[in-house]
Amino acid sequence: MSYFSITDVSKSYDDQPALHPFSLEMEKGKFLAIVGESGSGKSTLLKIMAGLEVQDSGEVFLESLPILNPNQKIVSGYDEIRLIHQNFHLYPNSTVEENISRQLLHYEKEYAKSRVENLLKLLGLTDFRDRFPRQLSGGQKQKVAIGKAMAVEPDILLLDEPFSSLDTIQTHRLISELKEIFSELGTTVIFVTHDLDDALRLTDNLIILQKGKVAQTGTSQQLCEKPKTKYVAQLFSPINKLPNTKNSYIRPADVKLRTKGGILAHVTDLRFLVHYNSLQVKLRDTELTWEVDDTQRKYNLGDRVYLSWDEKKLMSL
Ligand SMILES: Nc1ncnc2c1ncn2[C@@H]1O[C@H](COP(=O)(O)OP(=O)(O)OP(=O)(O)O)[C@@H](O)[C@H]1O
Repeated sequence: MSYFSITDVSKSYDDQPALHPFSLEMEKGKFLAIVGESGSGKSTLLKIMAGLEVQDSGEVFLESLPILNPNQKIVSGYDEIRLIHQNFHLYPNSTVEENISRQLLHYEKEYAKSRVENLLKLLGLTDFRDRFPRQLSGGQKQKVAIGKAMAVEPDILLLDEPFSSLDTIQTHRLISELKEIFSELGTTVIFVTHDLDDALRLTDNLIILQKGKVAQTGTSQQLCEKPKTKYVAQLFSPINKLPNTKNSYIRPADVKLRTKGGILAHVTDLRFLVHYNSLQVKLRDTELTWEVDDTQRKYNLGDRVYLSWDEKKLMSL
């Protein structure tokens, strides 16, 4: 029996499917990221996993413990599986320390005290313990929300777009800190996000969800090199459609730029990026405009450029 198993779980709202039958088997201590655009069913899935939403079909088990939904259990939810939402849910009139310790009111006093101290230390919140949520930055609030959820030592932590209120630098820093903390505690983590880059900073174990269905499962390399749908391909980079084909595409980085030989195009736009110039090029005799990477920063606006590629790099989507 696997550690956390979800079998054929589905959900519709007003006859509109939000989640098609979804199954997952997960081992203890692993991290998984579920990536999908807005409305793809990510939050619905997490709520069902946590026993906070009534599914239409299917079941969830944490080892041999069936996760019952709110129709089957008087107090919904489980200490073993904690869900953290994008908007933190902190007690506004309680300090950082109180926000965490309120989760442990039914625990033995000495244990609760040491657990709170450990979490404050682990999350780097010791210096902020007496502050109220309004006196904290977005990243600090996020850490308090995580501290609250971790207080009861959950086996599984479900994170629903947890970094949506943070800027990119804060997000990257927090993800790397959390990764260490979760590994140290042996917590099993499922993280949902619309941002592939954030997902990849936490784990290489990915599920791509699209319109309530699994579009593809795999590692970053598998999904990038062999995407099954246009949506999956475009999570990694823009894609360019080949002229006179139905479904052949190439990535900007896989297009070779030459001064002769290949398809003729003209540079219509140029953006200076860290490692290369990103060019928009209009292909001659077609309506197609491609995005290509000029790694040598050789071409300027209006220049002629010839495009070629390795056939092995083409994607059929
Ligand atoms: N309580 C509800 N009643 C009716 N429809 C709902 C309800 N909750 C979600 N939906 C619908 O189900 C679909 C999936 O929503 P869900 O919130 O699971 O997606 P999501 O991927 O988490 O989106 P987001 O990233 O925007 O939070 C959407 O079309 C949404 O409008």
